[in-house]
Amino acid sequence: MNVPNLNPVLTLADVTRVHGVGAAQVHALRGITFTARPGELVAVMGPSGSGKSTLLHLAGGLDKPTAGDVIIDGTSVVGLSQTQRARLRRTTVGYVFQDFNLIPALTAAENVALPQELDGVRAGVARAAAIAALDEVGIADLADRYPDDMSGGQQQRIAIARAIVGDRRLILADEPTGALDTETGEEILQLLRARCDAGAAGVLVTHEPRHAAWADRVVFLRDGLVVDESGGRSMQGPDDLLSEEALR
Ligand SMILES: Nc1ncnc2c1ncn2[C@@H]1O[C@H](COP(=O)(O)OP(=O)(O)OP(=O)(O)O)[C@@H](O)[C@H]1O
Repeated sequence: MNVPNLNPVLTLADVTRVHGVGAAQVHALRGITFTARPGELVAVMGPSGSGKSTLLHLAGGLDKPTAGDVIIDGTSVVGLSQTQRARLRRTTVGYVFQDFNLIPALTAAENVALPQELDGVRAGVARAAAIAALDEVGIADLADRYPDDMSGGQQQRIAIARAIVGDRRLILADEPTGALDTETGEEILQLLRARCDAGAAGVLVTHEPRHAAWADRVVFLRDGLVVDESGGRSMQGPDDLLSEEALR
């Protein structure tokens, strides 16, 4: 996709994140700069321990940088209180995790409506938005079913509906296809892609080059640094970085 030069929904500006203190310090990110613009899906790849999850946590406002700035939808997270960050997350950021993270005691629609209701949206309005989101991912007919009575692919569709409900502009996905078979995994990536094509910015952490091929760009991390960037859908990264072995 040809992504127009719009203001980024997400910017990490020269971000460093150090975990731990003293001798136990780990430099998870060492001054990286990263953006995701509306309409753009950016894949993040790299070996275990390279800083991918740390990047995603910062991108979602779950964590703050040790140095540098993280700007989500025009707001710098550095100066925000925990409550303000939580609100920014609920209104702007949607997460999709490998293990779905659904609440088993709630139906599909209730799972999707929950973030809106936590934000004070009236139940009827939140349900209508939830049904619309479930419709977008193709399972509106399963709205009143419980996650345990659904397939893995259907459960991940609920998680995607929950991530996009209320028109959230930044979608963060951490190995969202890990628990799914190949075909179902591709369907999930197609949904993420469609949401980005509709104007959201997406960040996809993945070990699979064939999944990264859905992205507009691929950013390769190693030891907390961006070591390479390449086009996704016509991806031609360095062979050593793309080999399955190097990425695990
Ligand atoms: N809370 C923490 N406390 C201390 N060190 C941490 C913490 N979180 C991450 N790290 C360290 O920071 C580095 C980057 O970790 P991170 O989880 O971001 O990597 P990753 O690329 O997501 O790895 P994986 O693919 O295995 O999930 C690693 O060396 C890790 O051990």
